[in-house]
Amino acid sequence: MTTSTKGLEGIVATQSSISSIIDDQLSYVGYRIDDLAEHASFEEVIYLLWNLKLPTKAELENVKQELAKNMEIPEEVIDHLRSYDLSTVHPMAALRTAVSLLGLYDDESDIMEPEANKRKAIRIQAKIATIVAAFSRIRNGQEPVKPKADLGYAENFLYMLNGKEADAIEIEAINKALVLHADHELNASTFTARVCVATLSDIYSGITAAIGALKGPLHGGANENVMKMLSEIGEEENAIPYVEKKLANKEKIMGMGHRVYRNGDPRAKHLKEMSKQLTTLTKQEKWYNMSVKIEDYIKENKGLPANVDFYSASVYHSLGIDHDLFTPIFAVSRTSGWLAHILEQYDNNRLIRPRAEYIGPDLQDYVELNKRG
Ligand SMILES: CC(=O)SCCNC(=O)CCNC(=O)[C@H](O)C(C)(C)COP(=O)(O)OP(=O)(O)OC[C@H]1O[C@@H](n2cnc3c(N)ncnc32)[C@H](O)[C@@H]1OP(=O)(O)O
Ligand SMILES: O=C([O-])CC(=O)C(=O)O
Repeated sequence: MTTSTKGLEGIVATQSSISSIIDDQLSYVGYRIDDLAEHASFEEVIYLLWNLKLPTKAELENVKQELAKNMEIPEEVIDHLRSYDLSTVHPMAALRTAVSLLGLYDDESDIMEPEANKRKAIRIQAKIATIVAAFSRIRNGQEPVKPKADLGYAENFLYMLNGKEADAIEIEAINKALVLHADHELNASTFTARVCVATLSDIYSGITAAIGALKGPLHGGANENVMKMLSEIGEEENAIPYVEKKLANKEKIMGMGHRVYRNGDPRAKHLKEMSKQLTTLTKQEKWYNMSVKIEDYIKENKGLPANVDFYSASVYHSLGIDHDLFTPIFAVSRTSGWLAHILEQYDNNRLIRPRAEYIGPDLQDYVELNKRG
């Protein structure tokens, strides 16, 4: 057998028509991320990823209505969220459990026909934002807010989170963040989802597994840790000494580096621009200024670029969002990509089962218990 590649670096593990990263350029179904970030609504991107074409006006209206109509979550899921010890439960753990629980209240959860899978995809995408918002409100001692059928996805999420309709700039920021995080080829959580459903397990299992993979700090969990780092740094003048110390201790700087991008993550510049705008507007420029200092220093000294998680931290912070909700918001967006990949996997399935290069002891004779030293 050939030797293994640590972390499967550079291994092409599947074919996909959903998104691509070629020469540091990201596109969804061939549409450049820069164009989508500037012009598309999240619902348009959901449609694009699931249907491999941009929607017509009527198709977009339909997907918007379907999502809005399916946003409410079962009372049992809300009751379950109320039952957690909210002082210790991380919202990503709550989300993982709640999505799994949601599957128990979906009559079609184990029906594997393509049309049933598409209906479930809509329901999961619609409800995941509601779960995150409900968790946050319950944790803050507030009642969950029901979605409004006439609001768009980003708007509804903010409405359910804050209990009031959001400003245009907040909606624009969240919509853009959702568009930018929606899909990313065969990242770790998407691969996890595909491996799971390639056993012909159900969609809820695939999304639950993917949430677990996204939670880790080397993946989606990095955005929360970026804000933790910025908060520890506190003031701009502390940024470089802080980073130097981390590097001297061989610690990683969260939000920096990427397995695929070597010259920069094309999503980061959009979030950087948004961070500048929002931190200026909310008079919290120090978070942006500090981030720029760190980005420049790491680029110059380690040759590593900022990834999507780096500036999303100061964007969400300036929108007043709790830091541990940053990764759940990433999950809300990436659910659209996970679902697209799950549907694509079902469409042309083969069990995913690579090999391991064995590096343990040679064959040896079994030693009876009473003869072991
Ligand atoms: C949405 C996303 O998932 S984007 C990624 C989010 N994750 C992060 O931001 C966490 C911080 N970044 C990292 O840990 C890494 O850059 C990853 C996991 C994203 C990519 O990692 P890989 O391609 O596997 O690189 P790997 O971890 O092997 O690092 C290679 C070298 O670069 C260094 N390095 C990589 N990232 C960083 C970093 N953020 N800070 C400091 N050093 C780093 C490593 O220490 C290692 O150095 P060494 O060769 O001297 O030991
Ligand atoms: O592709 C990756 O490895 C990580 C990433 O940027 C993402 O999932 O958005």
